Order: sequence, then structure tokens, then C-alpha cells
Amino acid sequence: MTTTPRTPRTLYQKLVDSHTVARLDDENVLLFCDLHLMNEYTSPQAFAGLYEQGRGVPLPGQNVAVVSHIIPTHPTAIRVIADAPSALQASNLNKNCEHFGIPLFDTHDPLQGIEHVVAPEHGLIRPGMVVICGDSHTTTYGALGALGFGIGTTEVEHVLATQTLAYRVALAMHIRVNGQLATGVTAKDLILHIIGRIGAQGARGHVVEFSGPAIDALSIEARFTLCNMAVEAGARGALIAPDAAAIDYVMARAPDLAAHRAAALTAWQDLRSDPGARFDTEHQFDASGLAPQITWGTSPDQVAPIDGHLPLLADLADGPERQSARRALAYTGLAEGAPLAGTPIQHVFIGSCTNGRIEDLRAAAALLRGRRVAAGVRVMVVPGSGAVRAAAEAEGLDRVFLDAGCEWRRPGCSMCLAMNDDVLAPGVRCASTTNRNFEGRQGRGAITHLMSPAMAAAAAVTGRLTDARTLEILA
Ligand SMILES: CC(C)[C@H](C(=O)O)[C@@H](O)C(=O)O
Ligand code: SF4
Repeated sequence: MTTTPRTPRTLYQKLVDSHTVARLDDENVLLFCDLHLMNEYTSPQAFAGLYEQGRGVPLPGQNVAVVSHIIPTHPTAIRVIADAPSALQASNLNKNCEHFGIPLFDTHDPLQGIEHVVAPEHGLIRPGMVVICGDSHTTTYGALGALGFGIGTTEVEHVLATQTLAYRVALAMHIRVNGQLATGVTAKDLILHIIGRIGAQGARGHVVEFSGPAIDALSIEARFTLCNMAVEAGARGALIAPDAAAIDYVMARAPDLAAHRAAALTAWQDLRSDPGARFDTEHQFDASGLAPQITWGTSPDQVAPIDGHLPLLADLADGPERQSARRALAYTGLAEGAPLAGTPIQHVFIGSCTNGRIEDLRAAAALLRGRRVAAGVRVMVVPGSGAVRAAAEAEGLDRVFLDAGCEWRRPGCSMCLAMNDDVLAPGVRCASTTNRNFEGRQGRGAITHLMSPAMAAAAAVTGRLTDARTLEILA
């Protein structure tokens, strides 16, 4: 008997195929969603739609909600949401989840945090899943070989009612990263560099698969950082084929899988692009020699190495690129051609779904241990979740931060987008481990420089943008 060889498929194609309930037309499929995550911010209208039409939620256990964005992060144990509209959003989420039987990490839950930090740490994200959420950073889950992406509010309603989504299939991009990152250079630096090179729209319309020796060497938490920020290059998803490290990460957090270990391992083995699979777009990068990266402008692709300079306007293509650089320089108050290192900062924010995990806090603490925050600088450390906060305290990292003069706060999105009361004043310059440096994102008129946790900690102790590799780790 002869069998016809199958056309080689990308990992992305396999994930789409295995979740396609029906083909709608040439470009769109009806996609089954294994897990739908929700927050207080993008779910209210969707629930309102369900009530209006008298619809139910058929698979409530395949939905999970987390209060993420509006929650205060004051160090006090009792978390009262003073802002009335925000308090209403949180209480509505509670009511809606109770009504439809959807599990919720509520305001007072010790495990509450940022949705993208909470979901994987409880084993909810597994290789081969489709995970969606009314939030753009859902691309994070590609780190475990799950297809994650953000959806709009009307789609949230559709998913609640049917656990499916009308989905336009994306193009496939392959980004191979050769070489190895040097000591002190992280996944954050790599993804900032990639975004700087391909542009904030460089992966538009594509789901990106990362591979290569530099990717294989990344920890799972570093892979979360990488996939999380792929959306800042416009990607509709990011994927890394799950390896032994990814499988160990999931197995350690999903005790229910132990009984199905053999079956899971067999199924997950196929979660890789077949040899010869065709990608629509290919890029190659070399990780060796990369320096820590910092953004200088108001878009994540306006980035330079810490030992580099801001661009000269005359060197940029005449047109939108030069115009947006000119506007960014006016907003950030920096001069074209100036060195990045040495720029004074007044605030440091360590947290977010990009860099608010335990490894991030360890990296920041390593530099802050035995040092003091520079005079006049305010440093907020906001763990990504209650579990991260507890783990950090168990290791004594809270003492390191407090002894250095940082604030050790409760979990939430916080100053990543300043939707709670963690807001910067106009003109304040912030070294931030977050993912978006848009105008006004951390407060009207405030200036954001994106960087890794180690780089943010170095800025905290020197009061300036500083190459973290020049500071010794004190015992
Ligand atoms: C509030 C939410 C819709 C938004 C997102 O989709 O990303 C937020 O999380 C952000 O990071 O800007
Ligand atoms: S931490 Fe920032 S990027 Fe992540 S979900 Fe919250 S606001 Fe969005």
C-alpha cells in the first residue's frame, strides 16, 4: 500500500487545522477556543450582550477571568478600589462570573494578578491549545506552543456564547535567531532589537514562529517575554515549538495531566513545523554581540543599544519614519544623535506581563542587593501576580527591594498603562520593564523608556540610563 506524503505544515497551520470546526470561506474558519481568558476591562459589554439576547455560556469551565488592569497596588493588604467606575467594573465581573459559572481570580484572591501571568502559572496553558482573550498580549502563550491572540469585545461575546470564533487565518513568519545572548543580555533585549529592525508593523498579518539556538537556550519565562512583545511588531500570534523545558514547565503546574502524561507527550511531539514547511516570510538574526536595548521614542521600534546613540533625523528615510522620530524627540525631550547612556530618569517601574515574573524580579534584585536607589528616584516593584509576590517574599527579594529604597507593591497591571492610580506626572522620565512606550501611556506627558529588569535596576541605582553590565553583582 502506498500513502501520499502530506504537504509539510507549519506549527501554526497545525494548530489552526486541529481547531477548525468549519471552513467559512477562503480566508476564514470557525475556530474552537480551548481557553478564553477575560479581564474586567474588555468583558462588560460582552456580558451585556449575552443578557440582552438571553444567551448562556455553554462551557463556563473553559473560560477564566482575572481582575488585572484597574486594581490598586498599594502595599496595604486590604485592596479597596477607590475609583467608582473601576470598582463597578470589578464588582460587575464578579457578578457576571457568578451568574455564568465562570472561574474568577477576584480582587481579594491571594492569587490575583495580571491575566497573562496568572494563567500559565496555574497550568491553564498547555501546548497545542488555542487561547484567546480581549487583550493584545495574549500572544504570550506561544512560549508554551499554544496559539494565543487578542480579540475584540464583540468577539468576546461570540466566544462566551459558542466557545468558537470566526477567525481569519494569518500568514506565517519564521524568525530564526542564531548564536547565543551574552551574559546580562535578555529576551527583552532580543525582542526590542527584533522590533527595532523589522518595525512596529513588521510582523503585521503574520503569526511568528521563533526558533534557533538562542531561542532554545531561553528559559520559559524568557520565552513568555519574547512572545508577549511579538505583538509590538504587529504579530497576530507568536509560537515556539514546545521542547522538554516547556513540557516540564506545564507538567509541574498541571497535576491533572500526570495521569495522561504518555498521551500528552505523544500528542505534543507533533507540535513543530515539518521539515520543508513553507513560511510566507523569513528573517534571521544573530544574538551574539547584542547589547542591552532601550527605547528612545514613543513606539517600541524606536530603540537603540545602551552603548548607542539616538538617530540623526537626516539619516532616517524622509517620510513617516523621520516625521515620527521628530515627533518622538519633541515628546521625549531628547536630542537627535545624543548618547542614550547617562540620560537622567526620575522613576523606575519593574513589573507587567512582559517582565513581572519571578526571574525578572530576581534579575532586578541581583543588582539592587547591597545598593541604594539614587536620590530623587522613585522605584515601584509590582509583581505580576500574588503567586509571584509570595515566591519573591519566600526568597527574601522583598527585603532586597525595601532595603534598597524601592516600593514593594501588590500585583496588577499598574503603571504599565496607568489605568489605576499608579500614574506618572507630566515630564517624569521612567525606566520601565513594560512593553509600550506610547505617548501618555504611563501618565499624560510622562516619558517611558522600555528595557529589561536588570537595566531598570541599574537605572534605579545610578539615576541614569546605564549599562547594567558595568555594575558588579554585590554578594
Ligand atoms: C486594556 C487592554 C485592552 C490592553 C490590550 O489589549 O493590550 C492593555 O492590556 C494594554 O496592554 O494596552
Ligand atoms: S501588564 Fe500591561 S500589557 Fe500586560 S495586560 Fe496589563 S496593561 Fe496590558
